[in-house]
Amino acid sequence: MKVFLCPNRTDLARLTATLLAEQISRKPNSVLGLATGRTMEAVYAHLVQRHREDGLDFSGCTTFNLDEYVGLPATDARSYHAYMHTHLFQHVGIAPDRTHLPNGMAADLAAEGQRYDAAIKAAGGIDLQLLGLGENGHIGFNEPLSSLASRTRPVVLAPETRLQNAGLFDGKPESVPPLALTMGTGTILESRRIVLTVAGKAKAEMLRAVLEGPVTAQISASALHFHTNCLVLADEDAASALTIRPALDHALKHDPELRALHTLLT
Ligand SMILES: N[C@@H]1[C@@H](O)[C@H](O)[C@@H](COP(=O)(O)O)O[C@@H]1O
Repeated sequence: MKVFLCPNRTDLARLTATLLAEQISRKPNSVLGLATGRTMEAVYAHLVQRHREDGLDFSGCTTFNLDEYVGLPATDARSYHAYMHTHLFQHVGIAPDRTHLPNGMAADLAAEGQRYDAAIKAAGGIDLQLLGLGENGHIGFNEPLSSLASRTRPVVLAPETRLQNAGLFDGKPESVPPLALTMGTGTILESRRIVLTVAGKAKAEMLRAVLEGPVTAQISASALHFHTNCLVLADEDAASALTIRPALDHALKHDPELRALHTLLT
């Protein structure tokens, strides 16, 4: 795992978008794993800008999102289908049949999870998976105690997740659906490359636990230590509780990959 710190949230979003844009330019038929949440809104805004201004071409890409609420149809503005349409898909000319999210309206949710994993496999696997971090350490909606080998499946959302996401509903945690479908931690770990993007003070203690604590099923993101090509990008607020800061600064001086990221920022 490599860690790169950005001075602020704006640079963090810009750098995350640059890494996705580079992936698409290098391999126009990339399979991208996409995430939702407030952190990603600015990332998608940068990608839309690059599509408009630099002709970044999404038409050959295939996308798979991490998760979706159970019981919200794609037409519901609070669904992740709607989020992706609003923030990215409608702006970048990607054919709807190339974009995939789990179907939270499926009659058989377990079967929908298996179908989703099979579809990822049939597409050749995910080249680059974008991840955000939940305040309880989840990736996707892999809540505490999710198996680190889990597959795409229905899950019960933790109370703190419903609280964290209440703002995207009517402010009340009980308005957030109790169930979701999520790519499993095991599914996520099969991606060829992973970028975890973390912003804000509210994530600082959890980022410290992820980077400096043990690998544990209580914190799904800690499983990323098992991945051989995982980059963690964080802003200064999210990095404010790290005690390994001197080691990170040392790595930044000497690691060619991290130095290259630094030049992308300037
Ligand atoms: N299911 C998503 C996660 O995939 C995402 O990482 C998290 C972070 O959200 P935010 O960026 O709003 O903090 O939000 C939701 O819970």
